[in-house]
Amino acid sequence: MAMKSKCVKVPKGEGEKTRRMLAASDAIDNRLKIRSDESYVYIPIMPELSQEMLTRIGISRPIEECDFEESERFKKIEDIIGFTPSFEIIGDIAVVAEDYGVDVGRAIMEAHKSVKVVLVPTTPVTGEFRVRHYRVLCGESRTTTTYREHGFVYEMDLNKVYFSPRLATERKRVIDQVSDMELVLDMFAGVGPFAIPISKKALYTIAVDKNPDAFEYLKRNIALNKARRIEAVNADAREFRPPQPPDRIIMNLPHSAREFLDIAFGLINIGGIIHYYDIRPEGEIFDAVVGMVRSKARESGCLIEIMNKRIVRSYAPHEYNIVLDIRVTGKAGLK
Ligand SMILES: C[S@@+](CC[C@H](N)C(=O)[O-])C[C@H]1O[C@@H](n2cnc3c(N)ncnc32)[C@H](O)[C@@H]1O
Repeated sequence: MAMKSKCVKVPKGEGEKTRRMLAASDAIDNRLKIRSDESYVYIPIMPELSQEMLTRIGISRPIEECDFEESERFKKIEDIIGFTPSFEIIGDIAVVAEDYGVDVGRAIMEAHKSVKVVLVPTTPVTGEFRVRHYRVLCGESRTTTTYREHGFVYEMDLNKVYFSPRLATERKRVIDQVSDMELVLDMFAGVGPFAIPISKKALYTIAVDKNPDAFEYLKRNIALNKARRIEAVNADAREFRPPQPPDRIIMNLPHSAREFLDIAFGLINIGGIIHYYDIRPEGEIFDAVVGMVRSKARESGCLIEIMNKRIVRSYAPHEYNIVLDIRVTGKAGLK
């Protein structure tokens, strides 16, 4: 059956080189067959790939749309085991939502050829560093992987650091807002998926994380992505003080970011923006949290404007991960 897909169209002589560049960034939609005519090769690409991301990969062709045949090599998991298990893919690791058994792990690997390891969580995301532990269900015996997002690459050990690919759209939303004269502080940076792309746009970026393992991966990922004008800091965000008031602060520690709001309000420049994340119950999503933020702002002597409030994703049954974009419009005693 033919399917419409985004694609890159290149002259035949450039086909293999382009295919390799796209494959290195996991950007090819392998569910569809690459096709060609007399003059051109048409390579189907992943739906989320934007023109900007394509340019970052090094390909200066416009994204087009064409019909493609489905690849025979692509077998759906339902065809193998009769149901669709819940799992997410981080780099070449699939993480299943529950302990389905080895047959499910093998089916995931068969349907997703790039998956080399299937992990089952043995703990919830827990503790100050928001880390989760895993057991290998099948495949290679490791928890380290390399993940690509928005044209950047991140190494990580899932047993030692927090990471969620489900925040990719939210990260892009924030990254897109950054302009070139900003000092940005990421208070809870993890392995760098907000801070590293931001560093390519901002004047200077400071990425803080208290987890020594996250800090090591953060430094490694800064180097891997050749990021400049960025500094990794292994510190408690409550104690760290940037050299100047930041124009933007990212507070992506949803379970306890509220305990750091006084610090963020104290640090932020007038006119600056705070991206504040929280976990909220269904039926009471925004009112109480907006009230809490306003009262913390008042206590810190800040005048604020809540520019935007949105649900980022569902977090657990009847719970949502939300974000507020808060602009500080004035501070007591300052103009
Ligand atoms: C939910 S994760 C977010 C990571 C990253 N922003 C991302 O999108 O992947 C929160 C991070 O905050 C770090 N953290 C927790 N408490 C902290 C503190 N007091 N100061 C600095 N970092 C902290 C954790 O180690 C963890 O890496």
